[in-house]
Amino acid sequence: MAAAEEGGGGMAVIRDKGEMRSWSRSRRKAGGGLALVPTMGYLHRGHLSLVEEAKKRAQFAVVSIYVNPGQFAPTEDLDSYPSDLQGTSVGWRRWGSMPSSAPPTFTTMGKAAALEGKLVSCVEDRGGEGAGHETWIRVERLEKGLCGSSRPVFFRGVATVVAKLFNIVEPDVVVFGKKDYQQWRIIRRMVRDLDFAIDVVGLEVVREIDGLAMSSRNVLLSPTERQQALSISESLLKAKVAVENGETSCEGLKASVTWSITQAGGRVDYAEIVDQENLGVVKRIRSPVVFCVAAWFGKVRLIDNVEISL
Ligand SMILES: Nc1ncnc2c1ncn2[C@@H]1O[C@H](COP(=O)(O)OP(=O)(O)OP(=O)(O)O)[C@@H](O)[C@H]1O
Ligand SMILES: CC(C)(CO)[C@@H](O)C(=O)[O-]
Ligand code: BAL
Repeated sequence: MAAAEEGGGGMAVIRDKGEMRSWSRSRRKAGGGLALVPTMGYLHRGHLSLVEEAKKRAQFAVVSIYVNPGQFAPTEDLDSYPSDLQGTSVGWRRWGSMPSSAPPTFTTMGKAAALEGKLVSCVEDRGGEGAGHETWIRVERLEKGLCGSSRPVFFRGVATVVAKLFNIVEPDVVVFGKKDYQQWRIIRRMVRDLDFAIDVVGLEVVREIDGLAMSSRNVLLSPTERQQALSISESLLKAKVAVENGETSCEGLKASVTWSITQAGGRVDYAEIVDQENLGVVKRIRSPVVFCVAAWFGKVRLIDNVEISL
């Protein structure tokens, strides 16, 4: 495994966790903060917004790329998850404008290596209690409901690998997207409960021009599914407008979003309106909420949400 190498466009690619830690420590010693953007690769403009924010908030920025088997149950899409790990600079090149200023990318191991069972002290047992890893972090209340209901090992896998990244990279700031709203709240809570001295920043959902939330999984949609998937953002936007016009009952709002997505050809996993802070289910909107949706289009499960603050 290479310790550190020069990737495309002059960015440093660090593959070894000891090397990563030394890199971070030497930069921090030199002064200036360090920001981390955790990702699973296959980079798109949503990720780019996080990187740009990271660069504003700290002198040094690190992007981690790791498709974490520990957050996928055996029935989930680890095998088909789009992967960039053969060439980490692909995403940077896709943006065209960035290469010279791209931050170091920390990639501990490829998905392929994980599947071959090569252990690099990551969360490599696909959610089971395998020999490779037996310590897990649970954020017990927030991990319930929404994505936690249909992805049984998802959030313990996320919390655990993110805590490991915190220990390896030792950032001052970490930047997440609010597209994964529950994930962002869970990480904020973990940081508070475990006293990590890290600021957790959440950024707005970046969308395609027609409104579809950017997602690495979008590339797996057929052209028809891609069109059908627009029903998520369109129906969420309508719900937001309805609330702004005085609607407060969640039942009708949820029924309407579910109907629109189903009519378009999707299958709703959940359409839920929850409190922005504690993610508790809300029946009548009286304070800031977030309307969260997960829906299937063919074999692809997408998530999206809108925050609605009265
Ligand atoms: N459209 C987006 N807008 C803002 N942030 C995003 C967007 N898509 C992903 N992110 C954020 O990027 C970070 C890394 O996410 P990840 O690499 O899993 O990409 P992803 O597009 O969310 O993948 P997928 O949706 O297929 O799971 C997360 O903090 C996630 O919330
Ligand atoms: C936070 C994360 C990198 C943990 O594997 C992943 O869940 C993601 O990309 O959102
Ligand atoms: N961004 C979420 C990663 C996952 O779906 O596993």
